[in-house]
Amino acid sequence: MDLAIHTEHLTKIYAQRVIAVNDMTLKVPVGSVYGLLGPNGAGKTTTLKLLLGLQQASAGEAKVFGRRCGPRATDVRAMIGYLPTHPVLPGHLCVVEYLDLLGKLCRLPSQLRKPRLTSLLRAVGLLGATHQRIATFSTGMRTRLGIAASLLADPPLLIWDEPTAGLDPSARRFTLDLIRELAKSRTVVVATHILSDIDQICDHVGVMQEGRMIFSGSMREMKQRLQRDDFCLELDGEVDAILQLQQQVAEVPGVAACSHEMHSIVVEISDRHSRAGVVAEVLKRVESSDLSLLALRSTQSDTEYAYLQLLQEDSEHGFRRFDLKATSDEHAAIGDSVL
Ligand SMILES: Nc1ncnc2c1ncn2[C@@H]1O[C@H](COP(=O)(O)OP(=O)(O)OP(=O)(O)O)[C@@H](O)[C@H]1O
Repeated sequence: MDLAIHTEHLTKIYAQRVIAVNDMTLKVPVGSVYGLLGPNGAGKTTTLKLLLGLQQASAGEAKVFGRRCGPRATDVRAMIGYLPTHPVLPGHLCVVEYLDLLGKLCRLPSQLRKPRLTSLLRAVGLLGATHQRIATFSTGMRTRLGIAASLLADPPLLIWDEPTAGLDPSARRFTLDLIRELAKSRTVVVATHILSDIDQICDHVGVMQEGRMIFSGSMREMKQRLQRDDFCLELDGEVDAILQLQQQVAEVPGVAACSHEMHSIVVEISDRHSRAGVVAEVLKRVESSDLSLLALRSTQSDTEYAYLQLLQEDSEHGFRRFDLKATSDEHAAIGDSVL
C-alpha cells in the first residue's frame, strides 16, 4: 500500500506540559479520503501542524509521500494544500489580489496564474465576488476563498481542518461535493467533529483521543467492529395503537427490550438472534396493526455509534493524558485546604 502520510511514534509535548500527540502511528493511503476524528483537544490540529512543519515534533517522525516533515521541509509543504479551521485572510485585499499574491509566492508562472485563478474562483463559486474586499465576506465565502487558496498550487495532498465548521446546509453540501470531486485525483485528509460529513465523503478514518490514535482503518472496518443491536420504527397513528404494538413487539422472540417515545418505537435485539429475522417479525406486527410505518432506521448513524463506542472503550482502559507539571496557578486554584 502506497502511503501519502506515514507517522511513527509521532509525539508533541507543548511547553513540557501538555502531551498533545502521543506516540502516534498514522497511515493514510494514497488516493484516500481520510477522516480524522476526535473530541475537542484530542490532538487533531497539532497532528496536522506537525505534518505541515508548523510545529516541531518532540519525538518520532512524520513523512509525506516519503519525505520527512519538519519546519524546514519546504518540499513537503509544497505538496500540501492546507485549509485551517478559520483561515486568517487579509481583509484589505480583494479576492483576485489575494490569490494572485499567493500564486506569485507559489512561483506560479504568470501565464498559468490567470487561467488557474479563473477556474478556481468558478469552482468555489466566487467568480461574482472577484473584486470584492475580503473584509466584507461571510463565513461561507471565507471558507470558499480558503479552499481556493489551498488548491492554488494544485497539490497532490489536501489537509483541511474542519472545512464545514460554521457553514449553512447548502454551503456544507457544496464543500462536501467539492471534496468528493477533488478526491478523484488527490489524497484528502479532513479533520472534523461532524460524523455525518465523514459518513458521506471518507473511505478511511482515524479516531484520536487524548493525543493517541485509538482506531485507524477503513470505514467498513470501523462499522464492522461494532454490531448494531437496535433500530427505531417511526409510526403514524393513534398513541393507543402504538402502545399496543409496543407490547406485541416486546413479545417477539429475540427482542431484548422495546421502548416507545412519542411516535416511535425503539427495539433492542438480544445477542443470540439474527437481526434480519427479528426485523422481519417486527414488521409483520406493524403490518397487521392500524399504524403506518413512516421510517425504519438505526437509532444513531452507524458511524456515530461506532465513534462513541470507541471513545467509551478507550476511556474504560483508564489512561488519561496528564500535565507533567502542575503550575503555581493550578496549585493556587486547588488551594491548600484540600491537599
Ligand atoms: N500552542 C499550544 N500551546 C500549548 N498547548 C497547546 C497548543 N496548541 C494546542 N495545545 C493543547 O494541545 C491539546 C491538543 O490540541 P489540538 O488543538 O491539537 O486538539 P484538536 O483535536 O484539534 O481540538 P479541537 O477539535 O478543539 O480543535 C489541547 O490540550 C490543547 O490545549
